[in-house]
Amino acid sequence: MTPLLEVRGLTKSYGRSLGCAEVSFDLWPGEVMGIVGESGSGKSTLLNCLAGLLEPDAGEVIFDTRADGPRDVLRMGEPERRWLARTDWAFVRQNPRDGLRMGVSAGANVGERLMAVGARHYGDIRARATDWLRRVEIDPARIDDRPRTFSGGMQQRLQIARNLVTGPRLVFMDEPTGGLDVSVQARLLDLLRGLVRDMGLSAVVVTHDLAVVRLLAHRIMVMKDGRVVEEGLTDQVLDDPRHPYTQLLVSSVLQV
Ligand SMILES: Nc1ncnc2c1ncn2[C@@H]1O[C@H](COP(=O)(O)OP(=O)(O)OP(=O)(O)O)[C@@H](O)[C@H]1O
Repeated sequence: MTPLLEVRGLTKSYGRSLGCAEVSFDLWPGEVMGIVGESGSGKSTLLNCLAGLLEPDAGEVIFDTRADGPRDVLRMGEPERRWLARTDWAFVRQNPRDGLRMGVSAGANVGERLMAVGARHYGDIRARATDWLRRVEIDPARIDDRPRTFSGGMQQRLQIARNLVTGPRLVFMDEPTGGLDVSVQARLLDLLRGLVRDMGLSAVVVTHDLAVVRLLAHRIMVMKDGRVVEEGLTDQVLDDPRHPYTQLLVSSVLQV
């Protein structure tokens, strides 16, 4: 089996300040990798470099494309990378306002992404949008409403529908439950877990919340000051942390 994503020596600095350094890992099909660490540890820098949103100073991000097999994303042309971003990749942002178009209806938010990959038949697009609203537990009667009339949790679920409707193989998530009430977070995590499992998705999830990785991630990488200090199976790392920084992270949470 070929890894879906092979990351080698990924390094990014902002002038004299280090974003992330020498990050390497493989992500296998169907696997969820959690990236944890405190604020400023380099999680977002890493995620943005992986998703082609930020250009690293060094390293390789090799994605197993459907058409041509493993390709270095960082050396791809912009059109090809944009096509990947619309088809095989998805990016769920912490703030749904950054991942949705607030001025158009819920149905259009989902349908738009289908149209971007060539869907043209209005009836089909609406039917698939309706189906996805149901899958993310939004009443399809709200299909013509704008996301700004939705609660934060509903907006986040809509963002997930918009991202997953095209059947991507790799999903990047940046604090997907951040900023939501605890009970809303729990429901969203449950939904995400079900979707990841049912669709066989691979994902890279950035969070500072160990409960999120405990539920979603098969493996985790712990980052500190831009570097990976510990990596392993989620339960193993959280139950028996080796690095003093991971021990501190785990012990600072009463219950994970
Ligand atoms: N645009 C930027 N310009 C300069 N320095 C930056 C920039 N973005 C990030 N950094 C620095 O890079 C380091 C890593 O930041 P990054 O945002 O990746 O961490 P993070 O773990 O995602 O933090 P948070 O959880 O707060 O988002 C920090 O020292 C930060 O100050």
